[in-house]
Amino acid sequence: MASRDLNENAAARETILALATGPVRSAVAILRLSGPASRFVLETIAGTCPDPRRASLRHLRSPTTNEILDHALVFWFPGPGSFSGEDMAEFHVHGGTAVIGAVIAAILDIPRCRLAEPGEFSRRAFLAGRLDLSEAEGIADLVDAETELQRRQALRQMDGALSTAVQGWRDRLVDCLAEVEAELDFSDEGDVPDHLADAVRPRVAAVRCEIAAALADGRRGERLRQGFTVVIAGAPNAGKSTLFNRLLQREAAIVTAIPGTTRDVLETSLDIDGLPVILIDTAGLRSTEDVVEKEGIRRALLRAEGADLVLALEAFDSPPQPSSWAAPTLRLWTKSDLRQAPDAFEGLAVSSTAGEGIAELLDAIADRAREALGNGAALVTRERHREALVTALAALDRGVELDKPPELFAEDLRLALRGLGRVTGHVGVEDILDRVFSSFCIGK
Ligand SMILES: Nc1nc2c(ncn2[C@@H]2O[C@H](COP(=O)(O)OP(=O)(O)OP(=O)(O)O)[C@@H](O)[C@H]2O)c(=O)[nH]1
Ligand SMILES: [K+]
Ligand SMILES: [Mg+2]
Repeated sequence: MASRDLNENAAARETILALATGPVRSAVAILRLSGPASRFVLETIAGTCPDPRRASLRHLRSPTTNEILDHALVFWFPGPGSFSGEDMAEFHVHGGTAVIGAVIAAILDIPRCRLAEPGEFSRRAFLAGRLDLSEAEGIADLVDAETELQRRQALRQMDGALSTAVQGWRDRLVDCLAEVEAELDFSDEGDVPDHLADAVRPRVAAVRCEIAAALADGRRGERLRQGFTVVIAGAPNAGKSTLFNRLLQREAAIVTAIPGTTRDVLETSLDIDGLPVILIDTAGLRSTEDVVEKEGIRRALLRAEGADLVLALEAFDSPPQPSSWAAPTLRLWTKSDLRQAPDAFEGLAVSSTAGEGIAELLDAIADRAREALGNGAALVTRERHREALVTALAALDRGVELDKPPELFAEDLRLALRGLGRVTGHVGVEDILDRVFSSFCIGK
């Protein structure tokens, strides 16, 4: 892929530095550099520049005081074969805060070195043509992945699953466009052979069908990135917080025998069979004059409305609740150790204290989450992709209309190509780069 000539050359001349590992005390921390001064930084801090891509053990020194700062493994990754396409360096230092601070300060003392913005290494890799936009997003998702299925989906995207599909559609539409344009060039106005559009139209329709199929995925890719939200709702003392704690296997929420204990919305993520589930405990629902509790109830209802699944809890000792929710609902009869569910009860009986029904509940949540999130094989994983593909699809829909004059047909094909190009960042990227890369973590 050719490098992209955007107005980012000035920024590219600076050398950027970031702590690539987490900002916590650890055995080893990795400092990452990209830019033209990388080699000079290595020579200044580590004495000499090591062989390309080989680990070398060096004493790192402060260039101002010559004091030894750490013993570290250093790497030299010359461009253009590096991750970012620029010269790069890495320092694998001991992961103490003071060590990291001292080495960063020493590097920042060197002219034209500065701390990196979030996603700036990937942004430079994109601008150098080392990866396309959807592949870069795959990297960000891989770093953010918390469950097995999120990892699988991110890896597929980083490896170019979406890019390859989009590139295939682009190539076929470019061929179609070339044929239409060639005919237009060689014919007088009004004298374009009808057979041309007839020959090309079915091929365009086939691409159109494949894009429509990729979009008709129940938004599984986007939802897998975001997680499946499960809201625990019900009357005060129905046992919501006790169930929340039981599912999380820790005492995350306060439980007491006093109705109205929970006021805030408590939210934690849970990994069920590789599926990312966001479990939410809420305030018990009842009419009250207490302003704090009222606000808690308002938030509870709001979260339940937007949930992927509501667990509607009922207990023998709690007042009955509205039986219909806007979101899909699973009714739970709680405290089954104290009193069995009535025969007419349609739902699952659970006891958070005795453990009855908990495994079945987890299975039921997993089934619904799997249905909603898929298995990590969706192509479209972001609203950004969807918008671009919908634009392309709309243009193709117009294009394949019968009796369309070839000039207009060609224009629709061009619009569709633009839409596809936005997915991979081949066209019209200036306005989306900040939006895409600012959500990345520092050091990527
Ligand atoms: N025996 C038994 N007691 C339970 C069970 N679940 C909850 N309880 C008890 O019921 C009472 C209320 O439990 P909570 O979990 O605080 O109920 P809640 O729905 O979160 O209540 P609020 O936050 O006030 O709305 C506590 O005394 C719990 O110990 C259960 O499965 N079995
Ligand atoms: K309670
Ligand atoms: Mg509670």
